[in-house]
Amino acid sequence: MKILSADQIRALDAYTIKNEPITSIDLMERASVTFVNWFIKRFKPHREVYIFCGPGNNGGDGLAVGRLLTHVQYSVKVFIFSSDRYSKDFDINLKRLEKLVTITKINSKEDIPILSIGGIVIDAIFGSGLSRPVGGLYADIIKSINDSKVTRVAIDIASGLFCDANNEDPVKLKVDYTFTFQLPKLSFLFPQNEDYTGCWVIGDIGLNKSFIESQSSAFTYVEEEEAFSVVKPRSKFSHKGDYGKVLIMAGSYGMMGAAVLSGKSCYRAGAGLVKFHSPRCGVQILQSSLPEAILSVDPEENFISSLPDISGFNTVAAGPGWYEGAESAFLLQQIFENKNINLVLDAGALNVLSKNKELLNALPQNTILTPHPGEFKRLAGEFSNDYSRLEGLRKFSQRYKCIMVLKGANTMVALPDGNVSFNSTGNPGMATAGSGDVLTGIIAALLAQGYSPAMASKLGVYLHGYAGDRAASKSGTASIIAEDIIDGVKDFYLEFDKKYSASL
Ligand SMILES: NC(=O)C1=CN([C@@H]2O[C@H](COP(=O)(O)OP(=O)(O)OC[C@H]3O[C@@H](n4cnc5c(N)ncnc54)[C@H](O)[C@@H]3O)[C@@H](O)[C@H]2O)[C@@H](O)CC1
Ligand SMILES: [K+]
Repeated sequence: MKILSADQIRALDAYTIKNEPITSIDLMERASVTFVNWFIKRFKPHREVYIFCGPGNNGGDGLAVGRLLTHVQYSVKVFIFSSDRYSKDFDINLKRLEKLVTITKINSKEDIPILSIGGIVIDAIFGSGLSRPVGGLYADIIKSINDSKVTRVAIDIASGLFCDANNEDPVKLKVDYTFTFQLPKLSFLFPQNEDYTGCWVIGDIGLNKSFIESQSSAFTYVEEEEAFSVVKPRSKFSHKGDYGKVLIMAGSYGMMGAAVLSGKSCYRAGAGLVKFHSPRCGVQILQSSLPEAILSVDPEENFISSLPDISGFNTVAAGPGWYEGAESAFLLQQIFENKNINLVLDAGALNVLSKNKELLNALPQNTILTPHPGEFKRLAGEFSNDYSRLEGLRKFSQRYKCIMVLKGANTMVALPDGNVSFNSTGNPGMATAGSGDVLTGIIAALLAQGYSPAMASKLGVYLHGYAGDRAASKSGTASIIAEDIIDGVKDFYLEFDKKYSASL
């Protein structure tokens, strides 16, 4: 799904009204009905509902929502503000609502209402048309709502949040839910906006699909349909050689578990063959934890010091559980000399790169790097906010022609062509030791099976999050361990076999 800018969204609204058999006021009605259908499923009518309506079309939505909720027996209190310019559709909806309920105009601070505990605030003050930080009376009301013990629901986007740009100003409405129209907004995907986004859902209001298709955007949001549509079904006549050979170079004394987790997830995600290159101390651990894997043994007891013969492997995964000394930098240098291999680097390998930045210039094209935020900071430096960090991620990927997988909620995958996808699966339970090792194994497995590095990254991240969500549905978010995520990989392929695989 594409993520469009505020300007593109405005153009999309205008195009829809011009080219589809729907007027602007009817489109607003459709949007409001969509919102109300969602709202009444979630909130029962016994709670007091306060609707705050700004002067534009977001406010117009609020007024229409007020009318629709009144019709289904919700008790609504509606507030508007003095303005010298209300939008046309605001005026029409104001007239429609005035016949049903008393509308209060807030002219000064003294008019700001006290909200009853347990009430619900519907925020229709500003939507995608916010053009500057919020000040004056609007700021006072936002602060007052933020201080109240109510549930807050934003229509389209919380007031004070820009769709696609940073707003340094602290005046923004904190919300529990955002019901947004048609497409996700870039700002929902950043950790810094968690309080101003809450749980967000998309309502399809029938904006013109071909216009959306025609728009160029560097940003996409990967959801179920797109992810499953690229999974390759297996041919009846295939054999293990068709699913690739992965060499995993992971683990050191005390950290062999990282290698085990990568290897297991690599097999679960469908690799044909997995071989570990292991320090001597890891031999027993690996052989007994993963009998399916074969082993090459490094001369060093406690860490990997040398590169085995990698001819015959189409994919190498390196870094989980790594010792981060000078030997590892030399090892990376040797790996990088093999330009025709798919490569995924994680954890220790990334830290070695951070300490030896000159090595970045030798990265084979389309190498996949999977840093968490701390590792990315060591690689690329610090950024003042999540928007500039996104730009930093894109620049890094473009500069070194590598694929950057920045892990976190809505993991970002930045490609050397400047495009970035945001992931839709996953949950906070996946913030657990070993979760990253599992992702490395999954991406390596997909690379080995012939997915392009870009596809392996995007699908791998989706699959990893999906597996984590399945794990959470079985054991609860906080108790997820990395092994559970590996188990969840089975559920992903089961779902594919049942629902999507044409061959079954
Ligand atoms: N245009 C359409 O076809 C549709 C629009 N919809 C709604 O319309 C919204 C966008 O409407 P608008 O473009 O009218 O924009 P908004 O309603 O978000 O706000 C624009 C108004 O607020 C003023 N404003 C902006 N920033 C301000 C600030 N910091 N302080 C004070 N005033 C400020 C502007 O001058 C303008 O009067 C969407 O978010 C959505 O809720 C929906 O009804 C769906 C259909
Ligand atoms: K809003």
